[in-house]
Amino acid sequence: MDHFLYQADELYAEQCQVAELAKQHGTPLYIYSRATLERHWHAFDNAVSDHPHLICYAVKANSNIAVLNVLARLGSGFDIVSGGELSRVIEAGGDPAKVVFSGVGKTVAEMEMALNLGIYCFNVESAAELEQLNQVALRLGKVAPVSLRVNPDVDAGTHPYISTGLKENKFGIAMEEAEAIFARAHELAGLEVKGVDCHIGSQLTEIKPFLDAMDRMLALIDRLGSQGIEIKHFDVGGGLGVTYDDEVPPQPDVYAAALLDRLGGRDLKLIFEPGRAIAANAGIFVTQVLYLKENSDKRFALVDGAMNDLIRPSLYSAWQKIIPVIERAGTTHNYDVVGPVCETGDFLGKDRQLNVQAGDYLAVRSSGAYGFTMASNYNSRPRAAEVMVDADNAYVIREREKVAQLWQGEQILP
Ligand SMILES: Cc1ncc(COP(=O)(O)O)c(C=O)c1O
Ligand SMILES: N[C@@H](CCCC[NH3+])C(=O)O
Repeated sequence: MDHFLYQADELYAEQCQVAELAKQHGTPLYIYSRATLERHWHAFDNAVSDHPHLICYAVKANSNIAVLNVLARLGSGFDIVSGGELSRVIEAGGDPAKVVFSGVGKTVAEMEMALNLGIYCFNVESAAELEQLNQVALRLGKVAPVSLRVNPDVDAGTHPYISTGLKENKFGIAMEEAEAIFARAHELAGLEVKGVDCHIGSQLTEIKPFLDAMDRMLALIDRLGSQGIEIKHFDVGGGLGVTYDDEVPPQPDVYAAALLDRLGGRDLKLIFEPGRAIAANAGIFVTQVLYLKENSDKRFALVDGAMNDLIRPSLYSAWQKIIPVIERAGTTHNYDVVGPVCETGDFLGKDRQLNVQAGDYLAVRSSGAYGFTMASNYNSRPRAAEVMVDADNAYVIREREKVAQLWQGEQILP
């Protein structure tokens, strides 16, 4: 089972089934594997089994209700960043008492909702938010459980757009200010200080930045302890990377063992917020070749999936493997795989060696995280359908959007 977390998901091995599903449900199409989701969640949970912990799956990675429900049934907690995500967790049968609420811009309405539902903890990201939360809690006659997200100022070594733990990033409270803000939280009647939180970025493929951050956070926890502020949990955030190409990120057991080792004998519950590591390689995005096109120095495979469906390649120059669902024998050519959207940046992959013809299906791998959740209706394109494969069955877990739904709620002036 070496490196199982990052290898091809079950779906990928069953290519014929993928073609059948694409025929049946149309393309573009997201397909997820329940078995892979479950295995990945257990990989985290087992990695820390003996130590008090909570796995709070980061909903932003893939918030389909069926996906959340699969994880809720395993006993997962959830990391949310909006009232919308909280509603999804509840709708999916998730336990609000296992929810942590991250994010730099929580609104009063979102605070009220989370307090009324009794979430596990608010990960507070600024002094101003702390004061606001205190006010809201007092008004509702509640005490808000809080942890402060502290920015440890470490370089996660990942893409600048998904790096969050540097001083210049908008996230968290500066380490220099942390003690004073903890002291303030400690004295506010509407708050109860529970924990310390950090999250330094996403798609980390080395363990060192996690450990550097941990050392700084543990030193802070020790200082707070000596000031009489007892910290009960340490939320280490998410960010563990996956294999898109040839990266070999640490496995959850190696990652967890390293963190537990650093923890020493401290009596701290650990909270993990993995998103990508659970969902990315549990899903693929299937698209059909509409046309082949050639100009003097480029070949294009024009496909029916586009940046509005899967934006990672356009937004971060992210590389995701693209494979024909059914291989053809013969010569391959160098293609840019591009969608119908009117943007030069609309591509799923560049310079891919493929042997394809119009009508062929292509699978973009590792698309289970930050795929559908980042989709939009740009160019008035309806969003793709989502299907979950569960043993021998495949369930449509979200219907393809209909064109007529695209203007629902919009009105012409009288
Ligand atoms: C606060 C927080 N927690 C968890 C995650 C999940 O990250 P990942 O999908 O990299 O595990 C993110 C996203 O980067 C985040 O901002
Ligand atoms: N959306 C990003 C990850 C963002 C992580 C959220 N803090 C990606 O696709 O890689």
